[in-house]
Amino acid sequence: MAFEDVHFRYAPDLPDAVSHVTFMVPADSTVALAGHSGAGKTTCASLLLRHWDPTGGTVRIGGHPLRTLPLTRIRQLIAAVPQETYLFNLSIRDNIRLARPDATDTEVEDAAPAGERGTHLSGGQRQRIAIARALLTGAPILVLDEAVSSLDAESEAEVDRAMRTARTGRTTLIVAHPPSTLRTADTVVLLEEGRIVDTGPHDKLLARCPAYRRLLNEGA
Ligand SMILES: Nc1ncnc2c1ncn2[C@@H]1O[C@H](COP(=O)(O)OP(=O)(O)OP(=O)(O)O)[C@@H](O)[C@H]1O
Repeated sequence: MAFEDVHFRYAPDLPDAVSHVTFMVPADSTVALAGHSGAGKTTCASLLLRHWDPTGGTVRIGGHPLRTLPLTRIRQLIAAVPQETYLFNLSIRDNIRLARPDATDTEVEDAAPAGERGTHLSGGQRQRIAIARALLTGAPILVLDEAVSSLDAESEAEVDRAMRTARTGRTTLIVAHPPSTLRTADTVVLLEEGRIVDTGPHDKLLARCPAYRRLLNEGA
């Protein structure tokens, strides 16, 4: 999956929300988008999901420009884990099964990170249901919009575990709110005001990029 000199503005009279954005996510690897609020992370994820088409440049999946793929095909290829998970007044099993109504019980259980019961679910449990839904679709590409709401350490560890399992064998783009997932990504793309400031593994950016260090210090 690749972004090639992508530009996007939400309206003709607004400035570019992202500009000159170029990066690639090799198959089975994880790229995390980092940056302050408003830097353009969510916009990039939305362009990948084809909620909008770029104003300029090209987003590709498997070499194909996104705009040449039918939306139904894009939905088969990409599963999104949103920040907010909408749950229906159904069992956890049926809430997960909404992602693919013909799934067997075994498939639902395989996708489910754990089998808690109860109607009052914590933020972490809701996120794990969202991850299970994404897994059940069988899509090879994941877009994870990391939840901003703070979780206790135990829930965060469980969500991290579920995310890591989900990412195994999949190509993943994370909208990262620092710092937890940035360390686990293969590559971090640091955005500022819609432009890429630097791209590289977390450790390398930490060593060479003052803007990245500032972002992490603020998030700590
Ligand atoms: N629907 C919209 N209409 C107009 N402008 C928008 C819209 N969504 C985002 N923007 C603008 O686009 C720019 C990039 O926003 P974006 O949401 O991609 O940032 P972000 O890095 O995801 O921020 P956050 O961490 O707060 O989610 C910002 O200037 C924002 O105000």
